[in-house]
Amino acid sequence: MGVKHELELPANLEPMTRHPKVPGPGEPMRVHHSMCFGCGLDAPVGLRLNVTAGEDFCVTATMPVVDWMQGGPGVIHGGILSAAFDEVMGNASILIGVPVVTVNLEIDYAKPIPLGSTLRFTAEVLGKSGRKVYVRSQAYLDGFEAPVAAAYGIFVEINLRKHFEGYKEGAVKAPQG
Ligand SMILES: CCCCCCCC/C=C\CCCCCCCC(=O)SCCNC(=O)CCNC(=O)[C@H](O)C(C)(C)COP(=O)(O)OP(=O)(O)OC[C@H]1O[C@@H](n2cnc3c(N)ncnc32)[C@H](O)[C@@H]1OP(=O)(O)O
Repeated sequence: MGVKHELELPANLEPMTRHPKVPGPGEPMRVHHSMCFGCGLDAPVGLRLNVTAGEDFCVTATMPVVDWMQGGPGVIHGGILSAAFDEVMGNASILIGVPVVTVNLEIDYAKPIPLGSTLRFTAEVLGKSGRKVYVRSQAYLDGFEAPVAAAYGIFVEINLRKHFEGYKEGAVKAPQG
């Protein structure tokens, strides 16, 4: 079975506009948090994804599949791929100028993805309804025309300050024991 799902979108999607202050097509998206597992450069371990803004509500990213990402012998762990989709789709949401967190993720794993390969991601915001943002993403490998994996995500708009209030900044730095 290949990529199977279609996300059911609500009928009441609202018109969206691209936020005027987000990077232009071809420009890198900003790291939203330096310690983020998905994109942060100070995270002790992480994907360090470079996401690039595309046209309209689209982004792209590439990810080398390296040894520590291994799940089954010689192939990527499904959770790592899921984290990459989460990050790429979250970045797509930024294009409409909305701070979001993930509430729902669905992944189709269509092919095993070998260590040493490079995944290419595309993601696009499909629509917004109230606080909910609907996003789709696909992952490609050289040599395969169809996506090797795909994801749908529902993200929910948050008040950034309130949402993270009370959580420790960079818990890895908290006193041990
Ligand atoms: C890693 C952190 C990154 C942070 C980034 C900060 C901002 C930067 C900007 C952009 C970043 C882009 C890059 C990031 C990429 C990575 C993102 C992640 O991995 S985030 C971590 C995992 N996710 C959580 O930890 C959420 C945990 N959940 C919650 O805290 C709450 O559920 C919250 C605040 C999201 C919503 O709770 P309520 O009480 O405010 O609101 P209620 O009414 O429950 O939900 C709002 C709407 O969402 C629907 N909803 C809620 N859960 C749903 C679900 N599971 N499936 C479908 N819909 C759901 C509800 O039905 C409701 O819809 P109706 O407005 O009534 O139409």
